[in-house]
Amino acid sequence: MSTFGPQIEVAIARIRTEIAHLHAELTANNLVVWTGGNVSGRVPGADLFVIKPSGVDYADLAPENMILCDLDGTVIPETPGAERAPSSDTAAHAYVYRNMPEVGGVVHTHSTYATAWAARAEAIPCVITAMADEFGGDIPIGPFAIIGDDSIGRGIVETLTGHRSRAVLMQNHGPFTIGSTARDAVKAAVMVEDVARTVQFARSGGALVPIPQEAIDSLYMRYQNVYGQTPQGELQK
Ligand SMILES: O=C(CO)[C@@H](O)[C@H](O)COP(=O)(O)O
Repeated sequence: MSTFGPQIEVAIARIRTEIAHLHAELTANNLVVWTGGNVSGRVPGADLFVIKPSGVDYADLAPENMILCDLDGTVIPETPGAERAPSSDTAAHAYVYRNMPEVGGVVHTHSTYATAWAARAEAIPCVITAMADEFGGDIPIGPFAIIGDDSIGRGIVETLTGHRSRAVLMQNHGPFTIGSTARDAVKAAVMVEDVARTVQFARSGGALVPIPQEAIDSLYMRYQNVYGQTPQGELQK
């Protein structure tokens, strides 16, 4: 049994519980079918993250079968869950954690509307205030990338570095979201599907009306700094 010292072991246990429970948000919000999609979370204070096992039913996900990995995406042997293969997107998540130190959580789904925009390789234009609030502008398209190595991770990092959006629509694949925590990344996954659906619906009824850049900037700053109870959302760089 691996040991990282008492403080890190406590952090690992907390992230295992958080990541197992956050997967329930993907099903509750209808963002995934069957075993598709995944959530991961960085372990604070260590070069480690926790991710789900590949192809396991959501109902069976539990803290003890979440998988602990280093930032190269290698499973830490002799830890709970290590006997199973980790998510097929582990290398992608690992690449994001290595290259975006401000990121504490990564989420991937094939949610219907966001994936439909990805299938058209079309960025979602910022035409509703909820998008300006949450994403600070358009939601960009990332490159087509093969599943299984770090190609997807490279596409996510290239697209989102220096971008306000915490969501990228990987071409022909679907949304990947990042956050300061795993919960924050799950929130972005819920929000990207919501705005993808609304903007799709709006366009079916007529021409979309863009929001002026000055108004987008103002909405984003208000939501990120004033909305709610504490500052939230924007990644601290
Ligand atoms: O996008 C893909 C494969 O197309 C994967 O992300 C699956 O949606 C979930 O795979 P596991 O996390 O269960 O390996």
